[in-house]
Amino acid sequence: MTIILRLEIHKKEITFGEIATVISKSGGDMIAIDVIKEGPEMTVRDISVNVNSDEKQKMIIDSIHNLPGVSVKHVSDRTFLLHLGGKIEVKSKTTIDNREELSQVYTPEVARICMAIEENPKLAYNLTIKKNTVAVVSNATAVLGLGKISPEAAMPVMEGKAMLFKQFAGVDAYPLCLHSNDTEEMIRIIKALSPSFGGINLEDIASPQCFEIEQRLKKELDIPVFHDDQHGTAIVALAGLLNALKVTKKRIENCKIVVCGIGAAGIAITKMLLAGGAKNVIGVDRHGALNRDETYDNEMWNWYASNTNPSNEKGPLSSVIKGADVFIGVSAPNVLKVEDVKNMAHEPIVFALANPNPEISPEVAKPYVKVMATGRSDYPNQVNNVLCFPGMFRGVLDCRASDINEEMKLAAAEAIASTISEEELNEDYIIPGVFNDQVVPKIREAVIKAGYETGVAKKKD
Ligand SMILES: NC(=O)c1ccc[n+]([C@@H]2O[C@H](COP(=O)([O-])OP(=O)(O)OC[C@H]3O[C@@H](n4cnc5c(N)ncnc54)[C@H](O)[C@@H]3O)[C@@H](O)[C@H]2O)c1
Ligand SMILES: O=C(O)C[C@H](O)C(=O)O
Ligand SMILES: [Mg+2]
Repeated sequence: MTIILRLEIHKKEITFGEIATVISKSGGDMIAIDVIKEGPEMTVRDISVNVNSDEKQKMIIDSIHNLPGVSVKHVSDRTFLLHLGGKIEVKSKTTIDNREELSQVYTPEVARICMAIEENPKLAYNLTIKKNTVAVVSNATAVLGLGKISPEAAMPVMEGKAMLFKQFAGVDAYPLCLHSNDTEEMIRIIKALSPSFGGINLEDIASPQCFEIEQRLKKELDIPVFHDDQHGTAIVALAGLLNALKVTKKRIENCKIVVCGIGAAGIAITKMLLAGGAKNVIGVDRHGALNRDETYDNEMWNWYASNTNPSNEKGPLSSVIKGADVFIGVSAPNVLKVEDVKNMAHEPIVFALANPNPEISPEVAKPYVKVMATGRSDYPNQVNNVLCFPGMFRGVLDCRASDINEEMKLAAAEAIASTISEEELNEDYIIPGVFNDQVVPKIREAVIKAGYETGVAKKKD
């Protein structure tokens, strides 16, 4: 993180060099200096400092406090500054400069537009924002790795998602954090909101509630509904795995794949792996491998146990990981031990995707694995759903799809994988970067093609 320290420095008592030395000795990396006020005896400067922990930040401030002739006037955090007033805004496409324009955009003339849509509801796509607008809806019950937080506290994540939609795919996304934990109420609210939107992106809703909400909305709405943490993650994970398997020259159908954390992301990843040809997937949650000798309260886990784990393996992660070719974690930090990695098959693939702290740190695992991926941007191979949702919604909005089906999801995964050529592919580059400008157009094209082939794309031209 970057903090900005506003310092009042009395030049006769201390030099800037002395202050810089103290900052550096306390573990800070000075990246910018701005002069705020300059006088003969006193100067005020804003010093931007990169620090990697709250403890280091405290150490820096404490050590400046101990110096003579300098006082810390203010400490701000660049990330907090970036969030002041929120991160997005609504902008009009035209201005209203005179009475005539006022009567066109608003009453009385706007009534003619209303009546045209009233007579032909499809015109909502031509004459309103529906065509390009997605609702990003959360009830804040599984936010990143933070778990359940308040809907207000989840807004920065949803605003961030809206920024990504706009920047990468030109989609107008609106963050909506709902104060509701009730499945039926959530479904009712989202259905009631749907006329304004061309698609619904569900975000950070805990399992198993997320399954019911998504399934019901998919059935009851005629616009695409996509739970990002399930399907976005699954699509990107499959894309990464397809390329990782090329690096290790293994075939998905011959691999033993252990998925850890059988929640929203873990179940969706497993379904995609099965759709992508995997035959031996074993799911592990807190109590060990999901198997057919148990009956679970969670209906999805009973489905899971019946459709995976062909040898009905039992026991903790440390036992089922033995001989596995692939580990995919969407569970919690530090769940995978280095001993477990050593017990995996030759040239193992480890995707430790828990945010913000992975199941095993890359520093620890890398010596023993062939391909390592995390959900983070500060290591190679970032498997994060941001690679998928902008292109996915660009595609479904452009072909006016009524649904996002399995074929479209598989097509999106293959499209992401295909952005890396055979020559470029290596163990530290299995998945394109977030700023790779081929990703969105490739997903869009693949999703539209699959949408028309499967009859869900409704736009005729
Ligand atoms: N990289 C990405 O793009 C991406 C996308 C989605 C989710 N995630 C991360 O994956 C994690 C799970 O997200 P989710 O939305 O599926 O949450 P979720 O709450 O639906 O599921 C998490 C599952 O992990 C299990 N779990 C927790 N601790 C465990 C442990 N010690 N051992 C085994 N299982 C354990 C829980 O019981 C639960 O079933 C979070 O850290 C989230 O940030 C990453
Ligand atoms: O938001 C992210 O970075 C990924 C994902 O949606 C998550 O919930 O962890
Ligand atoms: Mg999420």
